[in-house]
Amino acid sequence: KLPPGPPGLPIVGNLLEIPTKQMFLKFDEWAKKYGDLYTVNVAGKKIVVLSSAKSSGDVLDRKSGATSGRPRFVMAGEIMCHNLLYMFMSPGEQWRRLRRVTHEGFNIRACQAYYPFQEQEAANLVRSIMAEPTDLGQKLKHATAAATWRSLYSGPSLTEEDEAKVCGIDNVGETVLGASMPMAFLVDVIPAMKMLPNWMAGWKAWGEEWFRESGRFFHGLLDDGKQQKKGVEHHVGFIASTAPSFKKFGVTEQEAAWTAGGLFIAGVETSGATLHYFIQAMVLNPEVCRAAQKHVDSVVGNRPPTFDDRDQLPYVVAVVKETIRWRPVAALGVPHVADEDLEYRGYVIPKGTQIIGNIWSIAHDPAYFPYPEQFQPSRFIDSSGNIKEPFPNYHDDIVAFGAGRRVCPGRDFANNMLFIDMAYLLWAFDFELARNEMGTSMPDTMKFDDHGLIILPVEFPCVVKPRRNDLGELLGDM
Ligand code: HEM
Repeated sequence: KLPPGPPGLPIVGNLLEIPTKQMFLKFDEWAKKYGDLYTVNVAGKKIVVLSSAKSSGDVLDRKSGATSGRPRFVMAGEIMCHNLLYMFMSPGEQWRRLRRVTHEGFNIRACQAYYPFQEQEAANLVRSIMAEPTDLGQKLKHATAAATWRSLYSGPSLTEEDEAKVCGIDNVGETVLGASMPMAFLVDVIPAMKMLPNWMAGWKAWGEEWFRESGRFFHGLLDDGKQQKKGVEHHVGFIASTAPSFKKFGVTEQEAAWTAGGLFIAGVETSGATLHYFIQAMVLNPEVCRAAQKHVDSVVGNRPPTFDDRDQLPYVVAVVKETIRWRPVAALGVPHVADEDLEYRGYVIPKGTQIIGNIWSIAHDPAYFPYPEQFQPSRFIDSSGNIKEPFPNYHDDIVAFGAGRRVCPGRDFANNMLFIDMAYLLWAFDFELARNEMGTSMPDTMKFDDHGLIILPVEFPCVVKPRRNDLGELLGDM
């Protein structure tokens, strides 16, 4: 009674057809062939794939009470994090408490407290590119890391010691997200291997040591966050401002330390990679870049942009939306699991079945986004110049942040950061294709650096030139 899908082979099903890298492209190909609701069989394990705003909205949003489970992440979630990262948790009482406490610190109103951190780090990003316009991917990631760090732990600014911690936490993130990749560790294929004693399973001893070290690190950060009550002006970060809620929701020290660390891990690479795709889009679409720059100049002139300008900058908001539609970095989201048997369109999705919201295919659905590979921010603007909703009947417009009860809790924070960083970059720089002796060198936009849950652009050559002579002065002491 499951929806039909690619036929596959006996026993292994579709296993051998699924590439370990850029899996989303195979899922997109199948969506074109089998439609917006199909089942994949991975060696007997069934995965239902939802590839339209309608099917994802129906199943993950409207039936979210029954579709918010997570599969087991044995290595990443259980061994390395002792079930303390709620991204990997089943939706029980603990997950609800930790989501609630996150909501206190990251809801749309609370996120305003982080504007000064995000504005200052956007200015620092411009400074760092001005000083050396190379290695953009790393600089963009550093900018999102610094703004997220300060918003979580309320640092007035990053000291050298903090910089070392930012890198440390970033490495922690890369390691655990890497371990969550399907088939990164055999124990995720054969969970019984978890019972092996450490002396027989070096990977398990390593995972447990990683847990102890990361725990110490996260606890240290929590203590710093509690002490630094003041950030920029009177603004404080998540830890300091949410501390009373930790008590209210019965969140332990250990849970608080891992929740803050988990927010950092989930937020930095996603946002940094999105900014990198934005630059790729600007390089490849100079007319869009010029239109956006004209728009920014007409509103802010020679001073740097601020969040107060956002209402007058709908085209920049549309550029943010188009970037995360064009290149949704979590192309297949994070898998959900049916917590009970579900009926949908005459099929039955049994309890325990994995469900994937195929974000890439939804964001590239030509029914909603004609010529989906083209980068056209104007598709998010209505005839009166206001922002418009692409799926008014089915789904939240920002599919890139997932769906239902598991929808990304950092989406408002991320949208703010993307807006201010893009506004600053448009205000400050021109972006051009790099030239070599053969002419200009075009980046291959369908090549990705696959980090498991996240796809990054492959570094591409590009020339960045300041648009204003006195840029450093204009930034002042921001
Ligand atoms: C462009 C930036 C971002 C993108 C595209 C993104 C995307 C996503 C997606 C697709 C999911 C899975 C949702 C689902 O299961 O349906 C997710 C979950 C999550 N995101 Fe984000 N995210 C971004 C930034 C952030 C930021 C800045 C934070 C924190 C400050 C954050 C924290 C989280 C957490 C904690 C989860 C797990 C939620 C749960 O399992 O209950 N994300 N994100």
